[in-house]
Amino acid sequence: MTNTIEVHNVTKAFGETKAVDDVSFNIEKGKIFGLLGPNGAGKTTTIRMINYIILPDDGKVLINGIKAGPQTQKMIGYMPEERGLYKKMKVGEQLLYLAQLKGLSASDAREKIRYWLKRFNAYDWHSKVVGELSKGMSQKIQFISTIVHDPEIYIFDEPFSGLDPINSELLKEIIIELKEKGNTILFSTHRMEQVEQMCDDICLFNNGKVVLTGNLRNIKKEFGKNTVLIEFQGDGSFLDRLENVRINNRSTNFAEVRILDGLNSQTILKKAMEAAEIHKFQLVEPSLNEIFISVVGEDNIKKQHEEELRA
Ligand SMILES: Nc1ncnc2c1ncn2[C@@H]1O[C@H](COP(=O)(O)OP(=O)(O)OP(=O)(O)O)[C@@H](O)[C@H]1O
Repeated sequence: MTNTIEVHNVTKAFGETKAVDDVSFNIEKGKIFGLLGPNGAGKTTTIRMINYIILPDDGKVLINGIKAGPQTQKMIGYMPEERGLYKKMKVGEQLLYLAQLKGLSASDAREKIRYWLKRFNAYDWHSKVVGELSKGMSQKIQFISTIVHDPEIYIFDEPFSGLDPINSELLKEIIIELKEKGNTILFSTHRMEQVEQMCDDICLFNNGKVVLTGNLRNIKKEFGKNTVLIEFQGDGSFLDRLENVRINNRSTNFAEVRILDGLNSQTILKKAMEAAEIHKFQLVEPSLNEIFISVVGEDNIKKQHEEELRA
């Protein structure tokens, strides 16, 4: 297996804040890799180090085996979290300018820009001034400017933020197409459903550290079938009386119930049947959302406990 990106024991502090603390993970060639974690967990700082925007205090980043530097920047199409388009320029002019900066000839650039603007249903915006675009519209233009030169590695920091469901779907489709062409993709997000649908591998950050990393399917398997999906009609108050569970995604006639220590799913079924008409009762692997909440939650409890012991 070839690794396109390798992050080895990377650490970065800003004053007293250890933004990234001894982080290591590998991204295999041709995979979609999701970087997850709560706000302030260290995702953007890590992405910036991979892109050689900031340097690690310790550790190293390798891109195709080469230490991150000006040379590796050229291999990567990078969409930063802070979007940076020139507000006064027209969309077409701007894309042409950025594509040429990345080494495309004017005619290649024009052809690719035309293709991508059409793909994003944005062809009409060619002569619009960037400053007049909505947030989602400029997000699409920024995305085009990131991918227009066909790099082999793509890094998108929060690519779905600000996009409506239709455009999110379109972006998802395009990212999957980039992977199918053999490219490697890293993106950060808070949107668990996107990760579940797209990623081969993930890395979950919390407090600057990696708390979970690996193949998404394997991670879910390891967590086991410990979650019950219940669809019911009638009185849902039986859910409040269940012990040793955590209830996620509860609504009038649906609940996702995570079984904690010792409880048997049959006990839940019995209590549910006594109270309501059951339309569906299914034991499943936990959703990524559930994994996120439990791993981050437990890690934070552990950290709090360690801090209390130190105090
Ligand atoms: N330039 C900086 N100067 C000082 N502190 C910084 C700087 N950049 C990041 N930090 C701090 O480092 C920590 C990690 O921030 P980072 O932006 O990497 O998190 P994140 O996981 O990307 O968060 P979010 O999901 O909110 O984008 C935070 O505590 C943040 O305040």
